Amino acid sequence: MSDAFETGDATPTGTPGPDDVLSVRDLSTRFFTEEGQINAVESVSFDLREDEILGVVGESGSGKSVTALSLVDLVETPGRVTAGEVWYRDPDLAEEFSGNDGVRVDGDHVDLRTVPPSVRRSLRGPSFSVIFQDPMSSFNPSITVGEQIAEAVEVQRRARANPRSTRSRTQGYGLGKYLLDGIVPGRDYTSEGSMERAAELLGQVGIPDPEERVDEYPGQFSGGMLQRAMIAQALAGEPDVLIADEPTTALDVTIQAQILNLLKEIQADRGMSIVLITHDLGVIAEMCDRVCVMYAGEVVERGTLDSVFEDTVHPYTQGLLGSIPDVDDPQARLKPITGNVPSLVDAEMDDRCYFADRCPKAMDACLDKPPEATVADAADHGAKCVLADREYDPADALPDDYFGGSGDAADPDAEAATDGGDGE
Ligand SMILES: Nc1ncnc2c1ncn2[C@@H]1O[C@H](COP(=O)(O)OP(=O)(O)OP(=O)(O)O)[C@@H](O)[C@H]1O
Ligand code: NI
Repeated sequence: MSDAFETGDATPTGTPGPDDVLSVRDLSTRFFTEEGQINAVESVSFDLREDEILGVVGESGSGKSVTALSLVDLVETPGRVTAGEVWYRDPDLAEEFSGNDGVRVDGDHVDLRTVPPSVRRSLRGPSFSVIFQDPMSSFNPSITVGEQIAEAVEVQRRARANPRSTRSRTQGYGLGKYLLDGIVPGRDYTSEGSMERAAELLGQVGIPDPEERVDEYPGQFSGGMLQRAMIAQALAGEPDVLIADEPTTALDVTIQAQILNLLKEIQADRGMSIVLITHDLGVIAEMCDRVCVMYAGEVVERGTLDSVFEDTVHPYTQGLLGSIPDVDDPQARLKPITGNVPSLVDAEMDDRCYFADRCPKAMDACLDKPPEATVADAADHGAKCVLADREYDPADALPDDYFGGSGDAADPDAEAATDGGDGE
């Protein structure tokens, strides 16, 4: 894995470049369920550059959240990351582990999949933070919001004070876990200074009367306020990378816009990198520098915002874009493309383009799985589609009923899959 990063190729391969805060390579995550093996994330690769917002978009079930969880090692049983590399740029960590057998280090980057789990955990907060759609999942209902944010501040301060010591990081996290589990009452462990910082952070995310609200419990916050508090908690660690999974989906439009603006301001202020997961192409257009489009666990198109939105290659991306009238309208949401999201059960996955049965441009060539190809004249634009390097010729189209009834006979909506021809 020591080939140099190839610039000019849309598909990220090889080891990370100096501007990559995070370089993900061939990451795969499976769930081992009674129904069989579910290929939720399938060989996903991408680079997250310094100071950018990378959007991840796709229909429900396309693997966005599982990808996010895989990055921070939070996939729960019966799921497991089964393959891949997660290169994180951290010179201290790289130095700490260089020469350590079994840990892959490349310059300033460390493959987090090879470091001990305790070290991965210790990076959550000071290096990576995740904000989820449901803020209740991030807060313990029986500890005040202020204490929980203050605790994140403390973890960060300990990590900063002694960045090279894996031991201190791990202890920091361990304490945090106790607090979150409610085993140890927080008051004794959070200093006045970190409580003040917590109030300051709540103020920064637009919570009125933060000095009073630090002492309230999560249940006393409205949904929008708790979402803000969760952002404050995520920022408390001053992470390099913020992963925001549908951070505003549950909120009404006005608050949604406020929170997105807030995220954008904070990102610019602090020079963080953000992975922003959303259904909402309006949000992507508003916020992101580059985009990954996911389908059936794979990244099927990637590139700068302009290249993906304006020189769209993949008919799936076209479908997503075509399903909203105006990408500048922040209220626009993805409307479903005709047909169904494919089964991700390993045994039911055909070895062809997973979108072919819903694709208005499906051809013979789509019956073999297309590799990701760089789009002509656009070094940073790639698509897993035969149309990346050839024109569509209607003469090559598969017959309309080619996939008719196959595979999803048990599905009551199956007939929708056969009228995909008017998807454009
Ligand atoms: N706990 C689980 N057990 C089994 N399968 C799971 C589990 N969690 C996720 N999956 C599988 O992983 C696939 C991807 O799910 P994921 O939550 O990443 O989709 P998503 O793109 O985030 O969708 P949404 O937009 O609805 O949040 C799902 O279709 C499902 O099959
Ligand atoms: Ni999700």
